[in-house]
Amino acid sequence: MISVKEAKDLISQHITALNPISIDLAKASGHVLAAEVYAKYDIPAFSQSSMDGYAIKFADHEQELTLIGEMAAGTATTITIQNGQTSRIFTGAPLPEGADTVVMQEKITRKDEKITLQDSNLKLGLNVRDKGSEIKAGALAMEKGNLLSPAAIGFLAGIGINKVSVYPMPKISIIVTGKELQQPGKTLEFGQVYESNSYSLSAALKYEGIEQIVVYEADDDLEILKKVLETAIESSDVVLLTGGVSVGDYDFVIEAATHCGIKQIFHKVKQKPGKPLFFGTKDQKLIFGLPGNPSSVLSCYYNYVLPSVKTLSHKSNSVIEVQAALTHPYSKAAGLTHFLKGKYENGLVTPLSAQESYRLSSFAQANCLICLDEIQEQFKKSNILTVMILPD
Ligand SMILES: Nc1nc2c(c(=O)[nH]1)N[C@H]1C(S)=C(S)[C@@H](COP(=O)(O)OP(=O)(O)OC[C@H]3O[C@@H](n4cnc5c(N)ncnc54)[C@H](O)[C@@H]3O)O[C@H]1N2
Ligand code: MOO
Repeated sequence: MISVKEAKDLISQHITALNPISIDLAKASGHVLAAEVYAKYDIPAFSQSSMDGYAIKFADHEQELTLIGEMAAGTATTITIQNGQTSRIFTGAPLPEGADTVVMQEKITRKDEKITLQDSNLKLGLNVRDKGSEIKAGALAMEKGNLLSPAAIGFLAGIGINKVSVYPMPKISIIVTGKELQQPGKTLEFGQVYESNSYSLSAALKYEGIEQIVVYEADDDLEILKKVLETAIESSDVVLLTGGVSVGDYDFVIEAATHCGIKQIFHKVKQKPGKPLFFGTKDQKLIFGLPGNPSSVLSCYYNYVLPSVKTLSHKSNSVIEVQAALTHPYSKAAGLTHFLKGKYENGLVTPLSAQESYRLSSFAQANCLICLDEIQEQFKKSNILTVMILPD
């Protein structure tokens, strides 16, 4: 059996980011840019008023001006002002030819078509957004590797970009195995358990912005599992199996994986929960055999699957590790790294009750996983431990 660190290192040695694709900007939120974006145009594309008011020649500001027309936002035509003239102008409208300054409408007096200015702070260019002041045509608008946040998407749209090259989100198949599984909402017959693993995994993946998720159910039957696994590998970048990865007579994941040409990278990790974890690859595709217990599934997801999925999309891991002081003593046997469901607050961490891997009630309350060293047995109050903060 390998250690948690060895398992993580082996996984990262087998992952590279997916090939970039070109997508509509409107669908690019949450993706990482795979190529620099350059501005095609000067933005603003014309000198623009930032206020509702009057466009003037600054040199005329001390004299009475004659109103000769209007420039509204979106106007397709322009006008020209001569010395001693002004034009009505509105926020976002192009400056008329000849104007260089805008006076707010609150700072003038108007009598019919005659305008006098009362703005003691007026200066040349006031209330004008210069052409190209946001960005100049040909300038670098965004570096590659940038995460497309809502603001980044808005900025690119605002400079006229409608397609971007990004690292795609992986396509993911989830295969839940087990003939005991029943869908939530249906009546449980004797021996059945509600199927929850596809729910927790899909929810966690959707939370990361991954939308292409297909869920398959496979009975505890080798032939069925082989077929489902083959289909899943063909249509996805990552396959997550749950259950059937241990040593029972109906645990067929390892055999099905071999049949499908999956190269086993490791099986079994010195950890609790999630000891029978399997990881393999086929070409560039990643196959995780997650132990069936619901809590093992999620613990392995945050430790191994999530960082992998992030790397595929060229993103950094969203599970952050911090150091925290234990609020209660805790003991365990030596030999396995333990991941305890915990509550972290202000540098202190408390293990929750109900740590067994068949239970999710504590996970549902937890905001972190507490990492307990493989060898150490006794953990005293105030011991400083590594804590994985789970995404909100
Ligand atoms: N003799 C041994 N037995 C077991 C060992 C071992 O080392 N020697 N390891 C135990 C550990 S640890 C784990 S974890 C489990 C993992 O077993 P499998 O991956 O083969 O999982 P299953 O047996 O199929 O299921 C385990 C458990 O989880 C429930 N389950 C499965 N799928 C779902 C689902 N989609 N939703 C909800 N619950 C699910 C299933 O009913 C079982 O109760 O093996 C131990 N045994
Ligand atoms: O490792 Mo298992 O996941 O303890 O129940």
